[in-house]
Amino acid sequence: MTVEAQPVAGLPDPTDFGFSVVRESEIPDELLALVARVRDLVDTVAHTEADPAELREVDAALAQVTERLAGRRRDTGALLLHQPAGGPAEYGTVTNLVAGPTNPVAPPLVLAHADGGLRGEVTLNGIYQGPPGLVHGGWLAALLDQALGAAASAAGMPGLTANLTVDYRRPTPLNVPLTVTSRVTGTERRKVFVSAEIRHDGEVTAEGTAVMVRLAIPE
Ligand SMILES: CCCCCCCCCC(=O)SCCNC(=O)CCNC(=O)[C@H](O)C(C)(C)COP(=O)(O)OP(=O)(O)OC[C@H]1O[C@@H](n2cnc3c(N)ncnc32)[C@H](O)[C@@H]1OP(=O)(O)O
Repeated sequence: MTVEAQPVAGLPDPTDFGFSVVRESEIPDELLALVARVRDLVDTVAHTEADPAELREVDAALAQVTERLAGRRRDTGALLLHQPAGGPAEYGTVTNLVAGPTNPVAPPLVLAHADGGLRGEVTLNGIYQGPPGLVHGGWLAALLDQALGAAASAAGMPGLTANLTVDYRRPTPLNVPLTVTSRVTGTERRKVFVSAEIRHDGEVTAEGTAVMVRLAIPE
């Protein structure tokens, strides 16, 4: 396979296609604090053994809070613009399941340029559990998919995952820092070949490869 990663000179402006775009700096700290609070709440609710009367009260209180916030709702497809210094603009969805800053279910995974690809750290709590004490395999696939897609995007070649292959090498524990790495390994016409790993204590617990198919941009 030949590596001929040629960043696209100019990607189209998503607003021309009807998407709303949010800059990272436009997300208020207060919303990020609320997201962190709800993330804690999800973990707490998942594990609570509170008695039914207390649960009814909390449920009613949360119903009020939900109604209070529901009045002003962002478009589900809103894009987040990340503009790394010296690199191409990168777009992801604001509520991306793995990396969206406003999604309380997202761990979140924050990836930065490193060693010709991307690298980030993430810790997954009990809500990402599959087997006892271990991360759910579907979530590991989601982390890898995100890292793989982000690697293509960071190289100026955003696309959709056409094919994803995951190998689970070792059990991946909850509640410990995991390192996620990814990179482009080759291109062929619209196909971008990418690979990624998840490590705990330096040991690979899961690895994946994908074929990302670059967006077919209308002329
Ligand atoms: C910073 C932001 C980072 C954001 C990261 C996001 C990460 C998350 C990424 C995702 O999860 S994306 C969501 C899951 N994926 C999808 O929903 C994709 C669904 N599939 C499709 O929409 C289409 O099948 C697809 C766009 C992938 C391809 O359709 P096209 O009609 O545009 O392409 P076409 O079928 O002409 O194929 C183009 C090339 O890709 C190849 N290809 C297509 N499907 C393939 C496949 N499954 N496996 C391998 N190669 C494939 C195809 O053979 C061909 O190769 P050649 O150039 O060599 O002829």
